[in-house]
Amino acid sequence: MEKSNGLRVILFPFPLQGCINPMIQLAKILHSRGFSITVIHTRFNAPKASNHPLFTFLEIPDGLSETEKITNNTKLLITLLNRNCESPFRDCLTKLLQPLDSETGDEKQRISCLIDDSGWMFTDPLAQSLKLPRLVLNTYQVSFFRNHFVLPQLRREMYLPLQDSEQEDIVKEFWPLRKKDISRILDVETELLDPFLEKVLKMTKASSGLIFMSCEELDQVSLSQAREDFEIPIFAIGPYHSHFPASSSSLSTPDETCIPWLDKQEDKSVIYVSLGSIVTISESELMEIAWGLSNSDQPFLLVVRVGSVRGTEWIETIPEEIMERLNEKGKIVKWAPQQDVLKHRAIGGFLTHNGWSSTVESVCEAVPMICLPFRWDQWLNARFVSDVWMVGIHLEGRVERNEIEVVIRRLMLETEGEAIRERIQLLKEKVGRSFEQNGSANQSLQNLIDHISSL
Ligand SMILES: Cc1cn([C@H]2C[C@H](O)[C@@H](COP(=O)(O)OP(=O)(O)O[C@H]3O[C@H](CO)[C@@H](O)[C@H](O)[C@H]3O)O2)c(=O)[nH]c1=O
Ligand SMILES: C[C@@H](CO)CCNc1ncnc2nc[nH]c12
Repeated sequence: MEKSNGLRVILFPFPLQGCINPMIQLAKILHSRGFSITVIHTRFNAPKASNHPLFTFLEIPDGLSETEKITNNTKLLITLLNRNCESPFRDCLTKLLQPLDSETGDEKQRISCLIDDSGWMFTDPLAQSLKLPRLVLNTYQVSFFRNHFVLPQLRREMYLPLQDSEQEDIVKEFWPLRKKDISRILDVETELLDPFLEKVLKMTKASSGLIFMSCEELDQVSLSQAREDFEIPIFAIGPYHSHFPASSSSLSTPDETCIPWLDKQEDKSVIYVSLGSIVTISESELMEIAWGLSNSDQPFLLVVRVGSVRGTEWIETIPEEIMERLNEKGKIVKWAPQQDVLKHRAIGGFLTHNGWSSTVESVCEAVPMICLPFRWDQWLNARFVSDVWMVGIHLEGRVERNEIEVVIRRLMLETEGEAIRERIQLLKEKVGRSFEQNGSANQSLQNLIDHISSL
């Protein structure tokens, strides 16, 4: 670690697992380059301060009721958090910016900027009024962030429901999405976000910089387009997953028995299944996945988060005799040490919802994917995996036991799977080179450090 450069950065993650991990990774990266770190966070989904003894954590109240905390409606959660957190955040930030320590009277370290999530919608005017530069961290694939501002317009213009003949058409405003993907993204829930998008776009353009956990190797076209659209410095510092693992910011405790279980399996034989931290499924979808896995006859490691199967606590609705069958070949856990799992020699495939972190973690470990996206940017990540990089097979929403069984066999046992495995190995190597001395992610990170230091 480099010694302190005398500068402090304030980070304000959005309290969803998929947003906390990248922000904490960014904190670790900046800290390794000499910055002091203060993390302001909500009480809801608070990161574990004890895992990061070198950072300062400040908690603000978020006003969420117990029922709001467990809502499945992420958009509603986003709306509520943005409404409730504005004033506590303002108080916290204002106090931090006072030049003298209120207790000791000592002069405080200079604060160079605020870096917060693109999902916060009140931070830009606040930072401006306090004359504090603000940078935005976005945790999607660059393509999704750049293009998702067109969603309200597509909602107005697209004639839903779609004709069968146009389902597969590529949407030119939102390559490589197909019309059927757009119709899935444009559900009633996302309509709630339409009014916010213009605001997010405007506030991003007004910011001092935009940071992505992606790199030229993964999304070059959108990156250059974004540089034109936003006219602010853009930093694509790469998926830093192998360098600064996200496990320390896990909101749940990983079941470490996964690893000794994997040790007993053959090389590249196990299919790992996880749908991330937000997606919920129905009981019948769980059964289809379980049967599909069991019928494929491949060993499997399945994550079922507590509360993720609607209408039940965990997996108690799976009948006893089926559980016995599942236990012969597989293991079901509530939360996995995902990065260690993906790294394990026994893993041969990842059936994923294609959250951005899961997608890049899989790429970084060269694990081919089966794509089962459910919401928002997952549809785009899945298209990149299946259609652009060609490192996985898309289930096209078919949560059916036969489909799942067949796809697992195609990926794990057939020549189609071998070709996919070769391609993802090449993609992994390409992304890896991005972190070398002259690599794009490495240079972008250096630019970010210089930029923050000059603010
Ligand atoms: C279920 C499970 C998850 N994880 C870790 C792996 C990933 O680093 C992280 C999950 O992040 P993601 O894969 O991005 O997925 P998720 O939590 O759904 O993320 C949300 O936020 C992401 C970033 O904005 C979006 O790309 C997703 O669409 C959105 O759903 O949690 C584990 O380590 N163990 C687990 O068992
Ligand atoms: C108003 C939008 C603009 O990009 C941010 C909300 N952020 C999000 N909205 C929906 N799902 C998400 N999963 C992770 N973050 C998410």
